[in-house]
Formats: sequence, C-alpha cells, structure tokens
Amino acid sequence: MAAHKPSMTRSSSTDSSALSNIDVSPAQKRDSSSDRVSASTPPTSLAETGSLGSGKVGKMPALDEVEEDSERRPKRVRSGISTYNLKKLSDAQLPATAGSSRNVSGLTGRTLVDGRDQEETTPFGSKVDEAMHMDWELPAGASQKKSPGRLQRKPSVKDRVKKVAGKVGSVLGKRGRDVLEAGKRRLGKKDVEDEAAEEDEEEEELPRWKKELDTGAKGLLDEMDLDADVDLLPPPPAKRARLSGKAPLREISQPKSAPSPLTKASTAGKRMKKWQKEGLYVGQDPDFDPTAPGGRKKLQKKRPDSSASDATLTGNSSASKRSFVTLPMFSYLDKQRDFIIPFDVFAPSFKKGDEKPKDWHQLNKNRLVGEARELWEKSEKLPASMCVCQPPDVGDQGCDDHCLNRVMQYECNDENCNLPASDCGNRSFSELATRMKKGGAFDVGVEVLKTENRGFGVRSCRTFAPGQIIMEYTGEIISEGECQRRMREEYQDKQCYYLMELERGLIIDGTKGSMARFINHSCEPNCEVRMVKVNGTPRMGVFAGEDGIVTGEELTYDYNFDNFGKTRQICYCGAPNCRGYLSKRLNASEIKKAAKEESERKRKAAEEAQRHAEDEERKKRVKTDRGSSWRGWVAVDDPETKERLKQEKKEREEAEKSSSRAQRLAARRGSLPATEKAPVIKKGDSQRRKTLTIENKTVRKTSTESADGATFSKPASRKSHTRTLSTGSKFTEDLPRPTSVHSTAAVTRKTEVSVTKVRQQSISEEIAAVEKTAEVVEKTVNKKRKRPLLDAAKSIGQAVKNGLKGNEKPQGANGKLKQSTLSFGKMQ
Ligand SMILES: C[S@@+](CC[C@H](N)C(=O)[O-])C[C@H]1O[C@@H](n2cnc3c(N)ncnc32)[C@H](O)[C@@H]1O
Repeated sequence: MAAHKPSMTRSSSTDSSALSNIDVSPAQKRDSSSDRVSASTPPTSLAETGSLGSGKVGKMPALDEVEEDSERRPKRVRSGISTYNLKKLSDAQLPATAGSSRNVSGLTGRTLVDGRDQEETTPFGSKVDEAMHMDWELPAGASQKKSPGRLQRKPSVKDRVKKVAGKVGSVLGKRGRDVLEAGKRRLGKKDVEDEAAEEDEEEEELPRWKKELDTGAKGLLDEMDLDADVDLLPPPPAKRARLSGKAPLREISQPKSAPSPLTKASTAGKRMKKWQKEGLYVGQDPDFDPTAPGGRKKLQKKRPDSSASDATLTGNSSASKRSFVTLPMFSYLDKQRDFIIPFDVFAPSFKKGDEKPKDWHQLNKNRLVGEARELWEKSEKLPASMCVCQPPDVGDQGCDDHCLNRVMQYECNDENCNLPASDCGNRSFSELATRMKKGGAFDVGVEVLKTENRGFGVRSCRTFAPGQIIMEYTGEIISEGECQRRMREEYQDKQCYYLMELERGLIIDGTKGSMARFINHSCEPNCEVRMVKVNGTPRMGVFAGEDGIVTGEELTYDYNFDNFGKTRQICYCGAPNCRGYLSKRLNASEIKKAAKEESERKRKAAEEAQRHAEDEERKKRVKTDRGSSWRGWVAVDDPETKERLKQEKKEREEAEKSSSRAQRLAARRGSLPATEKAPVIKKGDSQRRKTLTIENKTVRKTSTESADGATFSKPASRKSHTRTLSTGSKFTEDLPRPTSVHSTAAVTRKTEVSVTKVRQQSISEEIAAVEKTAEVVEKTVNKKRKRPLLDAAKSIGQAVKNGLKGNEKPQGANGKLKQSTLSFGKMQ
C-alpha cells in the first residue's frame, strides 16, 4: 500500500477545529500528536467546553490515551456503523499496532488515519480507500485528464467524509445513522473515477439535515429582508431557526459564495477557528483586552468599518501572532447568567423562564403602509454616485472617511465603487446581509434582555468594532399623518413608542419591526443610528459607536427626540452626564434658554416652599400660644389688621403706665397678679368701646353661667365691670391676634373664672378673720349674753362659703346678702 501513503501534511484543511490539525503524515504522527491536539483546541476553556457542554460532540481523548486504550482492547471486526470507519476512509499510514481499532466516537487525528486493521473486512472501506488514494496520488496523467481545479477540491472530499464521520461520532442519533447509511449507499454506488465528478452534485443536493448542519442555528431574525448582495449567496438554508443548541455544528461548512468582506478571510486563507465564529470571542481581536486599562483603545485603532474589522478578527492577522486570546467579557457571565457550564456561554438566546416580549410582531424588512407608499414612489430619485477611491495599501481598507459615497450616506456596491468588495470599507448592509444569511445567534450577534427599570433592551453577544453595523431598524414605513393618527388613536395609552424618522415625511414604526425596536436610550450611548442609502433605498442601521461594543454590553443610542409622548419621560440610563429625561440634546442657545427657565422655575419653587414653611411655623406657634382652649382659628395675615392690633397694644401699654388710678387699684388689690391691671380706655376710641361692650356682655353672662357659681349674684357695680373687662382685654391682647369676635368672648370667660378663684380665696380668709374677731369680742364683752355678733359673722361666712361652692344660696332675708355682706364687698 505504499501508493496509498499520503506524502503531504494537512494542518488546517477542515472547518472543524478538532479536525483541522490532523496530520496524515505517518512520519510526523507520533512526535507531534499531542502538540497538534492542543493547537487545535481553542486557547481557553470556552472552545473545549463548548463541545463538552453541548453533549453532542464526542469527547476527544488525548492521543496517548487512545493508544493505550486500543492496546488494551481486543481487536474486533465491526459492522454497521463501524464499517464506515474513518480510519479506512482516511487511509491510515501509521504503523499498525495490535488491536488498534477504536470507537468512532473517540475521534482524534490518530483515529482518522489508523484504520488498516479493518481493510479486509470492509470492501466498502477499501473502495473509499482507493478513492482517497486517488485523490492524493493520482498519476500525473490521470490528474491532467481532470480539470485543474479538481486537485484543489480533492482535499475537501476527504474533509467532507470526515465531516460526515464527525457527525456520526458526535450526533449519534437516529438521524446520524440515517445519514451514515445514506452516505454509505451513495459512496458505495459510485465508481472511484466518477466520485470527484459527483462532488458538485452532492454539494447542490445536500439533504435537509446537511443544510441544517451547515447553516446551524437560523437565529432570531428569520424574516430578514436581504438586499441585492444576497443574490451572490447560495440558496437560503433550512427555514426554521435552530437555536443555540446546534450552534457548535455550524462551523462545518461555509456557504460557497462570491467573496464578501466577511467571508474573504475564510476563503482566501486559513479557515476560521470555531472559537472565532461562536461564543464570546466572536468579532474580537485576540489582541483586544477590554478589561486592561485602555483596552478599548485597541478597538478604536481599527478602521471604522465592519468588513475590515471582521477580516482582521478572523485570526489571519493577529490571531496567528498570539498563542492565547484574551478572556471574554466576564461581566457577561457574572451579571447575566449563572456560570454553570460553558455551554451556557454558547447559548446567548433566551432561557426557559426568561420573560419574553409580548405583542411583538417581528418584521425584518421595511413595509410601506398607506400613503407612505405614494410618498415613497414620488420621492426624489437619488442621483447616481460614483466614488473615486484608490485601492488601499496592503492591510488597509479602501473607501474610508473620504469616500464620496460614504460622505453622501450611500453604500458602495459594484456599480458605484471602483474597488472590489474585499477592499471596500463601505458595504455595511452587504456585510449585515451576509451575517443574517448565516443566521446563527453569534452571526446575528444580539439578543433581547429584560432590564431592571426600562422594559426590554438589546444586548450584544459578540464584539463589534467601532462603526461596524450591528442590525437594521425596520418596521412599517408610514407618513407623518398616519403617525399622528396612530399616536392619537392607537398608542395613546402606551408607555413605549417605536417611531423613528427615516426621511423627510416618512417614519418607521417599529411596533411591528425588528429587534432594534428594543434598543433603549442612553445619554451616553454606545451605538448610533444612521440612515444609509442602499441601492438608492434609505435604510436605518444601528452601528457600533466609536468605542465599539464588547460581548454582553447593552446596546443604547441617544433618542434625541423632541417629544417622545405627551410628557417628558424620566431617563434611567444611569450615565454620569444623564440629562434626566428622554429628551433632545440641545444646542448652546437652547441650553442657555433652558437653564434660565430652569432657574426661574427653581426660584419660584423655593419661594413657595419658604412660604409654606412659614405658614406651618406660624400655625404651630399659634397652637402653642393658645393652649388647650384654642379652637383652631386661623392666624390672620392681613397687614392692616396686624398694624391696627399693634397700635392698640401700644396705646394700652402707655395708658397703663400713666394711669395712677390703675396703680392704686393694683396696690389695693395686692395679691392679684399684675397682669390684671386695668387699662385706661381712651375717649373717642369708638372701635375699642364697641369691643369692650361686647366683652362686657359676655362677662355678665359668664358670671351667671359659671360652673363655679360666683356668689356675687347682686349685679356687679360699675367698678367691678371695669376690672373684669380690663382683665379680659389684657388676655386678648396677649393672643396672636385672631380677629374673630367670638374668640374674645371665649377668652374673656376663661379670664373671669381665674379671677373668681383668686377672690374666693381672699373672701374665705376675710370670713375666717371676721368670725374670729366676733368670737373674741363676744367672749370678752358679754359672756352671759347671747352672741349676736358672732352668730351674724358665722352666718355670713357660711353663706359666702355656700355661695362659692354653689350648693345653696347664701343665708339671709329672701336669699339676699345681709348688710354685713356689703362690708365684704368693700373688702375687695
Ligand atoms: C423604543 S422603546 C425601547 C424598548 C422598550 N424598553 C421596551 O421594552 O419595549 C422606548 C421606551 O423604552 C423606555 N426607555 C428607553 N430608554 C429608557 C431610559 N433610558 N430610561 C427610561 N426609560 C427608557 C421608555 O419607556 C421609552 O418610551
């Protein structure tokens, strides 16, 4: 079988990272096997565990392990699935060791090349073996018969077989077995000579399962409208989305297409590693470390162009320079997910139990509605443009910031751009179309998340370079009139609006629209939304901002609207320079005006607050001053009344000072409190008199009604009235000036009661003294006689006491005080 020995080494000819470093050279096999295994593994645990976590891709044991294992096992002939052993197909060239047969699922490079022990037992295998040898060692003449391109395709025959086998080893389900059988039949039928010719047919007639595997998860945007560039791509893959569980399988093949900016790297040079296409590294340059100080600067250095960045991110440039890539965004893992197994990392889509947006009709292409259609048709046709950009230097990207098309917001295409697509840096929507066509979660690169206080939002699940297109904002295109109508009639009760101006007079209503509708506002955004004319059609794209986007970041842009809804909405973006509201960013004069208005508003608010505080304070004071008898009158703020009362007080004070009569009375009264000094009422003060009159009446009434039942039931003299009145007046004066007349009466009543108590004490003392005197006199003067004087004194005293207690009327003729009572009156 010397002719079957391949003489070349293949290090990266397959899509799979697991298979990409398989060395089929027997000479080198043993020495470098372990190195190759590690080299084919992504540099962190993510890629390794991606396959482990999925549970669908077979575990890859280390080569030594496999060898040991095989030596221990007895050699056995396998049938069924095992007859399709890749060892056969790949024409093993390693020296055979006893019992080197292995389980298919334990795929390693060694497994693929060491299958000699089964040759005799598998005619099918030997056929394939022959075919494989033909691939590699066709005589020169034979190869010349075929087209020159054939030789280039030959490695892919092998790869494809390996892929199939890889699936057998990894999927291991009924489907896998069916596939295997189908492949077996197909291969078995064909003649070796014809096989290569049929490759192309096979490629076209891929069964559904193959398409699914090839395309992987369709992702979330299965209705994406693809523009003209899509024509260059092969027919779309399976219609239904296959979610992240299948994501690791997508790497198996790339769609054959004309080179696009995105696929350029993979078609022109090395193929992309799995970890570069799936997982948190997607879109990330190996040199890029967002956690390092100034790490983002690395992103900024890149050209603000998606195709350029994606080309560099494929690993062709810096990936090859480094043996390790930087770690992905751990914030993503810490904050958003439980880090259980890395498979979670590979499943950026919704998990069970996550809240999903309701009432979202996904619409991934713009739809003209109503009169917008007419407006659209009538709209000014854009003039054709042609950029004059020169081919870029090696490693650079053309159509940069100076590109005429770019400046005019036109996207370059083959008609309006001189450069080939691979050199042009102004084909964002074309790149987006390619990504969406692939449809995997990491190609789409975004997912919906539920935020704490802003409803739903959108988060990236890959890295985007500055200026790279992320997604398109699509929805129903409506006219302004229709927009007003919807706002008025349909959305009046809504919290969220999804309206965005596309062009003059045309608005995109994303209520039915793409995932971009969920992007929230931030006063310090990381994205920007721009209109670009693609083949003459205006489209709205969401682009990464100048700092780029790292995996796990929430996407935001500045809404910058005038009136988002009827009232201003409070902004919860949390940016240090947050404007506070979801409102427009203002220019200098508007800021000045707004600042003035704001300060005026603040001043008024402060005044109001001050007034309120004063009112509160005054109410409190009034309450305290008035004590428990206070009935809740409101203090009067009327300045006139205040002034008048002040004046009155002053007059009274002066009168009090100058009244000698008042002083005499005070001296005579002795025990009475000084505050009860009677003021002198000025003549001519009619107002004052009037007030006093009212008080006077009140006092009289009070005397009668008093619970204490004052015994002075004989109408009080003019003098006593004056005294009482003065007391009431004084008390009133001390109050914080309620103007109610009613208040004066109440206060007066209280005053009267307090005065009466003082008098009661005084009277009692007098009575006691009189009684004592009478007793002494009678004892001394006439012991034998009756004691009329003492009796009279006692009688009077008793009467007074009774009167004070209110029990009985005082003793005396007709209930009236006797003569002696008059002297009591004098004693006051
Ligand atoms: C276009 S929608 C964005 C998606 C929305 N969060 C949802 O759940 O559908 C705009 C609405 O989101 C909310 N929103 C967006 N950004 C916000 C922010 N920074 N602060 C508060 N609310 C915000 C507001 O209610 C706004 O009307």
